[in-house]
Amino acid sequence: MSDLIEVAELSKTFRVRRKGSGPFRRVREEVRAVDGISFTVPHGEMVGYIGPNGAGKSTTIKMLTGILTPSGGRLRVAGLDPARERTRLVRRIGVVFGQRTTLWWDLPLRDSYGLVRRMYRIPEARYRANLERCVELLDLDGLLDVPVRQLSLGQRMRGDITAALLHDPDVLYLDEPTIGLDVISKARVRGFLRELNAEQGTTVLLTTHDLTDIEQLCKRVMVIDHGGLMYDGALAGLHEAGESERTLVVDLERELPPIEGVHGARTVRTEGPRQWLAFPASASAAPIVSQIADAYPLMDLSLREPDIEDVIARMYAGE
Ligand SMILES: Nc1ncnc2c1ncn2[C@@H]1O[C@H](COP(=O)(O)OP(=O)(O)OP(=O)(O)O)[C@@H](O)[C@H]1O
Repeated sequence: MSDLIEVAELSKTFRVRRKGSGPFRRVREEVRAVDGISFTVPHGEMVGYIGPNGAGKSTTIKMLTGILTPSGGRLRVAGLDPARERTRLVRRIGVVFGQRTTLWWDLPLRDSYGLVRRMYRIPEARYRANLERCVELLDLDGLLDVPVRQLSLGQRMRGDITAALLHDPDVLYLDEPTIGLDVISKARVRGFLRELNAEQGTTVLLTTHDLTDIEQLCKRVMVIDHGGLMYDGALAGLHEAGESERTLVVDLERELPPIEGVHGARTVRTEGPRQWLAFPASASAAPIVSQIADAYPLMDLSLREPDIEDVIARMYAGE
């Protein structure tokens, strides 16, 4: 079976007019929002799509959903050309935007879902089964008769996710699905997505600034910046790409000057008898520990693994 999403040399250029100085007060400029990216996503994969603000994430998603027409390259979702075959495509995809709702503000959830059912012509039995499953797993019981505007952000988000899934899409695009949610709501949404993917095989493309979403949901991550793909691979491999570091936290018997002369590590912080030594994530901690133990009065130690946020910051800094 071919891949569900196929993207080759995809680009999108916006022509914008900006205020200039001098005699030509308005200058025309081209913004290459997406600049020749290629990737494929097989059926059933959960992929994180991350990058800093303005990197080109939303523009990519808009092209994948057929809202924007690409300036160049090739694009297929479920074998369809999104911009040309948008009406057929909407039956195959679900979209959730964390920042705005696709539900009707003044209607109770139940009525919104009824409208979705009619719009997509979802057979009654399938609609009921899907709604029941979402209500149970997303804990929406008791909320179906509440108007959307009265729901909390977390409840509304769960309501939006349900609306996007009633027609059994092959692929779900999630744009910041946990933004602004409290810890419990985040955990519930993540748990639900994991289950959806495992049980229904729904392919998920997830855009987020919350890297815990990625860590908990996606084995594969794509990093975009300035319209180009900087990284596409296993989450674990990001650490190497960002040359990440582990940190050894060392408690000495007493306060001492920064530890020196340890081969392969450097002291990055001291606070009383506690010192922090950084070393490459690919290296073993054992020789570093034994060097310190030989030369210093060691009381205790612990090891901190690199933080993915750190890793990505390093990738951006290293451009
Ligand atoms: N309709 C538009 N007209 C002109 N420029 C645009 C338009 N949409 C996006 N851009 C520009 O294209 C670039 C990529 O924007 P995009 O919204 O895809 O980034 P993003 O990665 O989604 O950012 P964020 O995380 O802030 O949502 C930015 O420089 C943005 O200003």
